[in-house]
Formats: sequence, C-alpha cells, structure tokens
Amino acid sequence: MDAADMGQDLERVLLTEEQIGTRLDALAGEIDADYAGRELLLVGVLKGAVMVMADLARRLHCPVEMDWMAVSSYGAGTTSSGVVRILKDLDTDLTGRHVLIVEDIIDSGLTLSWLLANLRSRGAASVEIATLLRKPEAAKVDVEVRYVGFDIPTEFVVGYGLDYAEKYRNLPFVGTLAPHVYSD
Ligand SMILES: O=P(O)(O)OC[C@H]1O[C@H](OP(=O)(O)OP(=O)(O)O)[C@H](O)[C@@H]1O
Ligand code: HPA
Ligand SMILES: [Mg+2]
Repeated sequence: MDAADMGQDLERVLLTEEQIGTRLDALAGEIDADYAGRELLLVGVLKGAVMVMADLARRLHCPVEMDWMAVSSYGAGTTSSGVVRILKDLDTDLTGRHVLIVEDIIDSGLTLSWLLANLRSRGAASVEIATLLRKPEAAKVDVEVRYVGFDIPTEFVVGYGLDYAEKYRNLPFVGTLAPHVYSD
C-alpha cells in the first residue's frame, strides 16, 4: 500500500501530529515534576505503545529506564475477552521500582486493569499509567489512570501506533477509517 492508498482509507483526522506533540510536552512536564528525585521505569505495552513510548520518553528529563511487555487479550476475536496472556514478560525486577506503564489506548480497560494488578503484585514501590488515548464511554472496568492524553469518542481509531489488522501504525496522526476498509 502506498501513501495515496492510505489517504483513501481514512475518514477523518482526529488528532494531528502537532496536537499529539503539544499534549505529550504537557504530560512530560507533569511526569518530570511528579517523579523529581526518583528513577522511573517506563513499561511500554507492545505493539501499540511504541510511538507514544518513544515520543514521551524523549521529552522526559528525569532518569528513566525502558522495558517492554507483550500481552494478548483479543485472541482471534475483535472484542477483548478480558483473559490476558503474557507473550513477552519484563526483563526487569520490579522490586522497589517506580513503574509507569505507557499505553496507546484504553478502550474497554480490560487489558490495563489486568496489567496493573499483575505489575502491582511484583513488589514495585509504585505503579501508575500513562495513556495517550482513552474511550470513557467504552469502559467495561474502571482503571485508575494518572496521565491521559486525550479522551476520545467510542470510534475505532488508527495511527500513531494503533492498527487495524496490523496496518496504519506508522501514520504520524490519529484518525478514523472509511467504512469501505472494514467491508472490503
Ligand atoms: O482497553 P482494551 O479494550 O483492553 O484495549 C486496549 C488494548 O488493545 C490494544 O492492543 P492489542 O491487544 O490490540 O495489541 P497491539 O498493541 O499489538 O495492537 C491497545 O494497544 C491496548 O493495549
Ligand atoms: O480504537 C482502537 N484502535 C486500534 N486498536 C485498538 N485496540 C483497542 N481499541 C482500539
Ligand atoms: Mg496494545
């Protein structure tokens, strides 16, 4: 697929590259202030969080380490089962660490609520969440989130790490897909 095809697949841009960057500047400022004097372990959730992890981490001035987890919650279906499997665990021992989970999106909340409980059981000094996007009206469980980039409507979004059938992750903005993409 080339850039022109990709353009035809999009319905509208929800958040521009500039809006995302401005919001990440603000979130990084809050995180720097909140974690002043402490060392932070950023935990990115593969694959969706790759872009936000890279762009948020580069805006932080406090000392950080970065680690990654891969989990599977959607199985073969399109809705989250709530049953989460670890596909790749952390390399880091969390004992005594200040952990910030970095996510692209909280939709039903099932992935994050499971992950939060899992990481909190590992003896960390603190575990908080930063997510670029949240869909408040899609929540099936309440998840306590410290840093939220944008609350968005209950629509399927792609770009900036988020995929539809593994495509569109490389778009620098967040947008919605045209209906023909789903029906093709
Ligand atoms: O709040 P929820 O309804 O649980 O959905 C959010 C999760 O789903 C997506 O990941 P996905 O499992 O599709 O994998 P990916 O990051 O590799 O795209 C997204 O990146 C979040 O991790
Ligand atoms: O809106 C979404 N887009 C892409 N991936 C997702 N995973 C949960 N919600 C979404
Ligand atoms: Mg994900």
